Amino acid sequence: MSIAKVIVDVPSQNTNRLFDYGIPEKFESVVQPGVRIIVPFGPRKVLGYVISLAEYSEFAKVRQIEDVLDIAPALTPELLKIGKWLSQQTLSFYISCLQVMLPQVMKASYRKELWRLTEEELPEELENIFAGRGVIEYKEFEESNVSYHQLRQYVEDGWVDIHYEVKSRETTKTTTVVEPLMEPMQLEETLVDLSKQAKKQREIVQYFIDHQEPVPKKQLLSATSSSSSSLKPLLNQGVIKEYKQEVMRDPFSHREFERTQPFPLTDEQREAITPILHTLESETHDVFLLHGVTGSGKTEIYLQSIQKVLDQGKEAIMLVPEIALTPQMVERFKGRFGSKVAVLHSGLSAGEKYDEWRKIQRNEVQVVVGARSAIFAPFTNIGIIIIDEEHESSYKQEDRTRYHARDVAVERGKIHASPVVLGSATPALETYARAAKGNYKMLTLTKRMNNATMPDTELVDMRDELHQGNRSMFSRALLDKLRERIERGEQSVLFLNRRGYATFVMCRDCGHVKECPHCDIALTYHRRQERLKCHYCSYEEPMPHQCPECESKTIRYFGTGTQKVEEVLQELIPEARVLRMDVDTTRRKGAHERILNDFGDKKADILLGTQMIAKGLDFANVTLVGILAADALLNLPDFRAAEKTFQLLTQVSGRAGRHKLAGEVVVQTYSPDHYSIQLASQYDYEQFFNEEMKLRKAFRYPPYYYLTLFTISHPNQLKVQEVTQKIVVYMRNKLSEEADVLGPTPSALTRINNRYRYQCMVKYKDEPEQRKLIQRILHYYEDELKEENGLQISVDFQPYQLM
Ligand SMILES: Nc1ncnc2c1ncn2[C@@H]1O[C@H](COP(=O)(O)OP(=O)(O)OP(=O)(O)O)[C@@H](O)[C@H]1O
Ligand SMILES: [Zn+2]
Ligand SMILES: [Zn+2]
Repeated sequence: MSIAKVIVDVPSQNTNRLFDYGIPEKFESVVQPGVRIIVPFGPRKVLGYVISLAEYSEFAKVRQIEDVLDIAPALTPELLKIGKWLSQQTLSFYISCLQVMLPQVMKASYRKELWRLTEEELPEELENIFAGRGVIEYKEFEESNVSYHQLRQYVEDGWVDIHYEVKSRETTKTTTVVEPLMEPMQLEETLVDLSKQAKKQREIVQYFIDHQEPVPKKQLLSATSSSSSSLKPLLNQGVIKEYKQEVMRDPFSHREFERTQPFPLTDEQREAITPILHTLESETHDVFLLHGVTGSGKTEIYLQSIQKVLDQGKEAIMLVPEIALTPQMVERFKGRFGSKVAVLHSGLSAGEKYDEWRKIQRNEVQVVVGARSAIFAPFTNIGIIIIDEEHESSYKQEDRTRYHARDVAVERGKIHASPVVLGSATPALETYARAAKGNYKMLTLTKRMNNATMPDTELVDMRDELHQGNRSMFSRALLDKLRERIERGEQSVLFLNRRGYATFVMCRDCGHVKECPHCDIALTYHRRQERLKCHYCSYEEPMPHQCPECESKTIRYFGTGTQKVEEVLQELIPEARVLRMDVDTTRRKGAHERILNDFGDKKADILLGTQMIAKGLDFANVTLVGILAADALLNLPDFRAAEKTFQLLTQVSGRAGRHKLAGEVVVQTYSPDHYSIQLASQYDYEQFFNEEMKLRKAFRYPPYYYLTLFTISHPNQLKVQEVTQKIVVYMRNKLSEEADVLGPTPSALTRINNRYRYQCMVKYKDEPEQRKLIQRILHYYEDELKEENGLQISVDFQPYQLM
């Protein structure tokens, strides 16, 4: 009897290992590494992943696999390997690392169905269960005599497929298709026989003389401007037939993508792409940093590198930050590679994501464009992995499995012997430092396309504005320039940084700020409902009319939201047509795209938005970018605050003057002398790098030192302090002299959801024993960690969020 080595879905320290299970004979041909199964575990039944197979078990008694969920493995052998690596890197449970690589649908509870994929008569034993139906419950198959082995063959041969039914019909969709049953010659004869009055029928027949392929009914009816009733007689006469077919939900199917051709590269671009093409030819792994100013044609280099990979018969992963995954961005890839492209981003429904993932798994596409989790695309022959805007912190997952997509990319690149390209105008300091040292190969683009120059930047000191009597959030310079654009028929982009921006309620008399009673954080004012809400624990209360401290009636909303800016802007420039893009206006599906299309069609003079508009926008008519409060980020409790500010200012400025018209940028700030604001306005990345590196060195931060952040939480504050103290002492004793162990410190968000949070930060250069030590700590607290609402210890290697 053979044995499956299984990881079970019980995330805990002592189940974080392989368990042996026997494989019942009926499952023998389908149980293979990467397949998900159901196994008995204690008194329960749990999900498990088959990791490997063995002839024998060391254990006298093994329990049997109860059920098999996948006919084709959910995870490839390579991804199983990556999962293992990931769990070692992040000290997460193996099971969590396997789960993180799969679409949500495959983790949720679901019902399984078998779907008929063809109208043809199925092989007899299958047809016996289907009995003419298109969809049956998977159970019906399990109750039949058809073996798993046979079913797998039928799936491979394309007769049927297995579907996961999540919340009604989320996962799959069908459409009615019409197909001619006759050859063109016969159709011609039919046409002759049809009466002249049957105009619509004639048109339909003519349509199929011209097109022999099956066509969606809707499309046919609209092409021939006819209705279902005209199809009927033709169906009855056996001229055509109609049937239901599964459609992959293609979220961009309603769009026609104009196919684009590769541009002849500029000299600079050619010089940059050549080393990439060389590694592709020699099929070797290498990591490149493509450092190119905004608008320098990095994307074209990605496109042409991917083309080369496709020519080699291989596959490409293209990562783009979630907020840059705009329709405009997708269009550039779909435009070049058409239906070879799958797109994965959070705007898709669970079912849509699953469909896109399936296209990858079935080898129906060769390119995936997606946000962070697309790094786990189940391709088997990866030729290149590209990460655009590689400095973006959204590439780091912040909960559970705290992985960085960049690290996974490099690991997969090694396994597939293929290059990894990291692109950015403002690389992360870590990345640039590695390239400067020669660990990564540096490729540089210094010029903008179309001979465009970087826009001129004017820094406006908002303190001066105030002293001159301007109390509005718009400086006079910015207003003048906005009016100027409207007169000239040009467009402007206004950027308001919401992250770290004040949106709280404050009493003007006594300075009291309304805070969440559970989280020690200012409540956020929501205008529409006139309520205050906590963004951490979802606590809310009505907006107070007087200050709870001093009873003054001057308590009011401080800070500025995009909505407020829009109102003020309309007052100051009534003739301006303003489009607002923020979480509120883009909640509805497709809204994002509509706003951008409207702006592209010049239906507005000003696009006002948050982070969402910082990236990827490429509009020829935009000649002015205004940044309303450049310093909002500078004040976050984060050692990367200056770096983030520099990156954001550069990105936002990069939206102006990308084509023929020259661009201009106005930056409003209360700290115009800060080096990150100064150097961003001069587009001097290298100088910024040098300045920032000095500080990082002095304060022992990355990239000079690595960080490990422990966050310990518990409802009892004393308990948290005590545990954190113990961890600090333990690490201090065990690590080398070179390491700094800081703490215990209350986290910046000291209380979330009635749990106190303390942290311990380790700064180190090289501590090979560190992971082992941490594992020991986690083992030590094992029992307490298991308790619900008890102790929690999270460990973040290379943390990005320090709150
Ligand atoms: N070789 C080329 N010849 C002509 N036009 C080009 C060429 N390469 C790129 N372009 C065009 O130049 C513009 C800017 O290029 P692209 O958007 O690729 O730059 P980027 O470096 O990716 O910019 P960003 O980082 O700001 O998003 C685009 O409109 C693109 O189509
Ligand atoms: Zn007050
Ligand atoms: Zn709260």
